[in-house]
Amino acid sequence: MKTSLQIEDITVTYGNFTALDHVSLELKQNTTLGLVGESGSGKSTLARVIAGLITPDEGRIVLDSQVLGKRRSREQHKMIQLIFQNPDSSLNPRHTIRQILAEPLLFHKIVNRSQVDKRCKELLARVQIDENSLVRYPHEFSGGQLQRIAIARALSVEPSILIADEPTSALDVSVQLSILELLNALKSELKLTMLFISHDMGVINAISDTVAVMRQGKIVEINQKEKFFSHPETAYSYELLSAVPKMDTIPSDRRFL
Ligand SMILES: Nc1ncnc2c1ncn2[C@@H]1O[C@H](COP(=O)(O)OP(=O)(O)OP(=O)(O)O)[C@@H](O)[C@H]1O
Repeated sequence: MKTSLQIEDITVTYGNFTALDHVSLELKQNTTLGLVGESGSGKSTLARVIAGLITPDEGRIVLDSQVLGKRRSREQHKMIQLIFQNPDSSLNPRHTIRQILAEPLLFHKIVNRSQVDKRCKELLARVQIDENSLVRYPHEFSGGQLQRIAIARALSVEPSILIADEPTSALDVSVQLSILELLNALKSELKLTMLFISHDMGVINAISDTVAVMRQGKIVEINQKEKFFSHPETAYSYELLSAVPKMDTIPSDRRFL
């Protein structure tokens, strides 16, 4: 199974501005890499490069031993799925949940038409959403439920790599926690490899095996999670961690640190 991803020397420029500057990272099979860094450091740009939505000026992405070229095959596209901060803007409001889940299933020929309903119900069960929801529309769900449906859609094509770009930032704290638990469970169950982007160090601590720190388009530290939180290697990482509120100011249901 293709589950390890190499990001090699990626550079992306927007006009004269260098958003990613020779970025190299490895996503190891069945692990979660947490990506942190201040706003504008290039995290979402990197997510988009990995997902094939932006072509880098330099560098390459290698999935297993296959270089992912400018034009990815359908198979290569489905291997890497992305979930975003605001599921309500990534799910078509005019489509029922059934239509939303059926589209990628049929496009990628995961199942045939006669099997679609069964598979849609299985996908909803996997993210703990009632199967009767198939006939409903996105506006009928809460933010946390919509994020679960977006996760179900991403999983529908059986990807090996899931990129989550601030997937919990728009959610209430208790809902954030339940989404993190779901993603952790899915990672184990489906042997997923994940890149998880967040500003929130508590969230990063809860979900990551390894942490990478970006600053001004460069990776400035890659470390095991425990080492990153106990002995960060750079002054910048230390600064990011120092900005986290002290334990006694954090509500008990939010104490990941
Ligand atoms: N299409 C674009 N055209 C020009 N500049 C862009 C474009 N997209 C992003 N940028 C710039 O590139 C830099 C990196 O943006 P990016 O969204 O990747 O950062 P980020 O670390 O994800 O930020 P945030 O945490 O705020 O989402 C920013 O300075 C941003 O303004």
